[in-house]
Amino acid sequence: MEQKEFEKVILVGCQTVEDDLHYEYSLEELESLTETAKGKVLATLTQKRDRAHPATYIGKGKVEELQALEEQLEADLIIFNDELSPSQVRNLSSSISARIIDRTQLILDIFAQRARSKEGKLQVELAQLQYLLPRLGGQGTQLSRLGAGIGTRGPGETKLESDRRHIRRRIDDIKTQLSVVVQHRDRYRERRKKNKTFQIALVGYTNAGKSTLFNRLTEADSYEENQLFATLDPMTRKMILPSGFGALMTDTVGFIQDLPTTLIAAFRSTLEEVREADLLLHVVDMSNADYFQHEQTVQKLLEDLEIQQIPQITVYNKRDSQHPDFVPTAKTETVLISAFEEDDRLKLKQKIEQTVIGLMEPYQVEVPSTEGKLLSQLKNETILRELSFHEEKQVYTCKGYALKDHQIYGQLNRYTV
Ligand SMILES: Nc1nc2c(ncn2[C@@H]2O[C@H](COP(=O)(O)OP(=O)(O)OP(=O)(O)O)[C@@H](O)[C@H]2O)c(=O)[nH]1
Ligand SMILES: [Mg+2]
Repeated sequence: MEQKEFEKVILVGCQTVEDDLHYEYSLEELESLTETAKGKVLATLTQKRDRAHPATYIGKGKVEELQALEEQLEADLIIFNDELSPSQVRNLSSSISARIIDRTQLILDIFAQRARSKEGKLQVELAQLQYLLPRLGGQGTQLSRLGAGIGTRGPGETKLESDRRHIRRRIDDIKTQLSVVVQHRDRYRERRKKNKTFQIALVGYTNAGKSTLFNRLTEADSYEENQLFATLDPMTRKMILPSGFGALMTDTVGFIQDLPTTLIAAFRSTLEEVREADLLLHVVDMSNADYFQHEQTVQKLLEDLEIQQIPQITVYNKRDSQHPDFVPTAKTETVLISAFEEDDRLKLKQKIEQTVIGLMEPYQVEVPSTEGKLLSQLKNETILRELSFHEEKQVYTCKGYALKDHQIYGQLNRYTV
């Protein structure tokens, strides 16, 4: 394994909300994010204020405390729990010598490390450039307000202007490339829609166990790790239900609270795939103390994406280490499992099958034994419940359920009894 130095980090938070618990969880999450980015948290500095200090985020006294702590711990990096304005970064930099980044930059950094598809990579770069543009040279806001007036001109500024032009060009370039990638994907999606394969999407908060389930349900090898945002690009594989019915399952990027706005825009299209799903499996980590908030965050995002009308099963995962305060509250169909347990995965598949049947029409047909292809299609493309052979008539009597808008449903008409 590659040797990687851990950066020494101090976290800084400003509690502006009354809700202590929510604040505490957001700091815990910042710590997990930091670890995911290979940082080691040495200390956390926090301050209660009505609102963040406009010039330095935390008050003057706290900045001094941070300075002392930085020296004492020899920190490499200070990570702030909220997005900092360009001027806050500038002011803080004058008294702090360690590098300063905010929550947004941290998330962008993790996304940059993890994006694998061409589209994912382009989207992350776009988000990074959009974040960077107003912060270039540390005085972006001032410059854009004043224009290139007296006192702002000089060799440095010229360089800055050309950097800006360069970044804007790159942004346009990425947008063009993205539109091509999206067209490709749309065409692929159209094709898949024509084939009318039943589609199931795994959605949920980051680290809920989506990829673990995806791997174990589809026997594929998606990237599964105890790190946040292990998956950034949707992956799709075939899954077989107990009856033999084949569906496509898609693994998606994890959701998170307070996702930076630049990233929401960028990753919306990654979740476009989810729109096409016939069924959503919402995976919730029931071992996490903040599971309820996570569940709400995901529901909210599903609403934003206007896909909350798609049938849903809430899959409470990590039953093996369930949190003592956990109570299932989802209004959808619910199942409690551990992704590691084979019996539980079977229970989940049965639940999925039940739900799929609920979306189907029952059928009863008599198929001549010569129709081998149709018979195997019935097994894979419908949910076949009963199959019996008649010696005299040389037909199979088949009972089951089929999706009305699937091709196979039309083919059954000829044999209906
Ligand atoms: N104890 C326990 N851990 C689990 C279970 N399922 C998954 N995990 C662990 O949870 C961690 C996260 O799993 P992933 O499958 O990567 O989670 P994810 O939802 O895909 O995360 P992102 O891709 O970041 O959104 C891994 O360390 C898994 O081994 C479970 O049933 N029980
Ligand atoms: Mg994943």
